[in-house]
Amino acid sequence: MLVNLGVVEVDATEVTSGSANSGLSWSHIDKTQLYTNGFIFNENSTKVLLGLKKRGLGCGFYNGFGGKVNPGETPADAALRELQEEAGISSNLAHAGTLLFTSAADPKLHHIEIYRGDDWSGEITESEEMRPEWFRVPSYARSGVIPTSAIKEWSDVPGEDGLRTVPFGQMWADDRFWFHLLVAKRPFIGRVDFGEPLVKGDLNSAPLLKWWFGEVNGKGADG
Ligand SMILES: Nc1[nH]c(=O)nc2c1ncn2[C@H]1C[C@H](O)[C@@H](COP(=O)(O)OP(=O)(O)OP(=O)(O)O)O1
Repeated sequence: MLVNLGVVEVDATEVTSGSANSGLSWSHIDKTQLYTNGFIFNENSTKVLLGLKKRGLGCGFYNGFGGKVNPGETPADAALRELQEEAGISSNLAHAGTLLFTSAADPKLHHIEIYRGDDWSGEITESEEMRPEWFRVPSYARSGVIPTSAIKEWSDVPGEDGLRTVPFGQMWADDRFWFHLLVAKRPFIGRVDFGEPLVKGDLNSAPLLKWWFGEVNGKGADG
């Protein structure tokens, strides 16, 4: 199906969508900032490396490693640079998905290109910005099925391996909608508009106003 995400029309199959108010349209934006976000998996995607963000926007949230794309860089270059700067490692990153994100507190479009790596070299190292930590990928995420209630129930329970499962309660609120697609290497695209923060000045408390996430039709994650 063709879907209009406000700034782009995409051919994708809906995975999830919703709106705080059924009449709501995508918020208008006229500036775009390009970002990357990179997630490292072990063999078989049973574990994922996330970082606890120690400062700035998203402080206190777990996330992939990433940041702004500098002038003259491709998103793939930036994803690798940020992984090296924030976690001390390199990886053969493959493009996995695209996330468009707006926030009432910051009227520009955050366009995030998302990458995954299935290997890494170097020593995983804490940086000024991120504290890296491995999490167990829940089996339902590997199967590509996403029962949202299960995510809420299971997200913070440690497994037999001593690892916590992916902590959706401590991540950006939309990540639970697309994470299983990242795990299953199913290319995805989506948009989320966040409202005014519930706690003044704390962007982490902003509620989801409207979202749409889908699987891109007809193209593999690596091609
Ligand atoms: N997984 C994610 N889900 C989400 O909804 N928004 C995310 C996200 N990861 C990052 N963002 C948003 C937060 C912020 O607006 C923007 C970039 O956040 P980052 O922490 O990646 O970059 P920084 O602002 O630290 O950039 P640098 O200073 O270049 O490192 O994208």
